[in-house]
Amino acid sequence: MPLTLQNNSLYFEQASLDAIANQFGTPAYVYSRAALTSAYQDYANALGEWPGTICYAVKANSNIGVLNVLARLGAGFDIVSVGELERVLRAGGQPSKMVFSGVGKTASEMARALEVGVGCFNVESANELETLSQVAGSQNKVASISIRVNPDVDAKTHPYISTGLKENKFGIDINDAVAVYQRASSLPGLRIVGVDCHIGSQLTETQPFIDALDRVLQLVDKLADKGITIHHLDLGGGLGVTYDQEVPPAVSDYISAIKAKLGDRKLALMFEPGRSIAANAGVLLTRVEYLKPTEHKNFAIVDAAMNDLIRPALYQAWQGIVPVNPRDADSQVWDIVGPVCETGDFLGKDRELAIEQGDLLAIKSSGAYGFTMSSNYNSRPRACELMVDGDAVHVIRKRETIDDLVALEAILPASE
Ligand SMILES: Cc1ncc(COP(=O)(O)O)c(C=O)c1O
Ligand SMILES: N[C@@H](CCCC[NH3+])C(=O)O
Repeated sequence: MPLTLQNNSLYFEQASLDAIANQFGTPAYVYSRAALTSAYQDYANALGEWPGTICYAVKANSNIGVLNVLARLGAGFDIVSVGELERVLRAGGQPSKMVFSGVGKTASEMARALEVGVGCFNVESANELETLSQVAGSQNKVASISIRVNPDVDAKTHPYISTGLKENKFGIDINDAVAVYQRASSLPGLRIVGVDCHIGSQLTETQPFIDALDRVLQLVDKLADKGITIHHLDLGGGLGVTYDQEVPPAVSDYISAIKAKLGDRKLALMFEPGRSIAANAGVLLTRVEYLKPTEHKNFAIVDAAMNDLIRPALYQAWQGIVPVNPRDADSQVWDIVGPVCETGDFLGKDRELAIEQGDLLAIKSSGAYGFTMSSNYNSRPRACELMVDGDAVHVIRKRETIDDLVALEAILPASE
């Protein structure tokens, strides 16, 4: 059955989710090519003729099937490790459209990125600058760089996913940035091309982005006074999605506000959206294993757990949970919990649902920071990942087996 997009949230046709669960088992991540495409196109259309690149943040969902869909649309990619770099290459992404972010790039990661021709390094410390210069020198290459500045702006989001405050580890204090740029311009093997700034994730207001941009533009002017020319601004990712009642700005409004602020300045624009492209393009399908009503609480124990989707446990994040085949019966309040041996193993609390043992549930908005943050905790094999493309369903990652779980491990030889 085809998929439909409604109100910025993805609703899979119930019949198709039912069939998918029966065919492929649960837990299963199910993504929609149509939804990914539409979310990416929102950005590409909003950027329009303005020079720049939409660099999808690979960390949100790094499945190479997902990356390939975006690469075919012309996306660039924001990577934070050589693992992400290799995934993008295998998915057919262009190295020149990659930006390499992250506070801890190793020399060998830099070397590989230079070897393949990554478009820009977003440098996050003065130390890193020196290492990059040495690595580039040793390869007779020139690394294009932006300095990631920390503008000390409150993104008004969860403290664990706020990155643009002084107390966060990310970027270089914007007040120190001129000196670091001057150092960069004196080092061999580096070419200054941009300024980078990413203030946090799941932002639901435009103003913090604009406040950060204000500070970045002041920096661009100060750099111009010192003879340092900036060609592009990388404004990071961070635009939020609707999980519950939040109403984040539309992509087109957000980008229009940025263009308006830039006015006549001839600066190319890069964006690094992750969540706003992938989150609402996916659901996590899970089946109710057992119902355990108690005097204090009703627990619905499902076959997905915090190892599959850690956002509720880690950030107290709320994601919609809906029955795939709604029942015409009285609802009760349930905590939806997994089989993992942790009290924090919950996917949703206090959800009013009419459910029975064996029912199929869909956890909405799971396309971003779902599978990528999953683990094998409690020796649970990871879920499969499926992509719906029109009427077809493709397995884009097989369900792990117990053999996969133990494949990398070894026991000691017998000692005499
Ligand atoms: C440097 C950088 N760029 C892009 C992103 C993607 O953010 P989001 O998924 O909120 O768009 C992140 C994550 O917060 C990030 O740290
Ligand atoms: N993992 C976070 C977002 C972190 C963004 C990465 N800097 C989440 O699920 O909301």
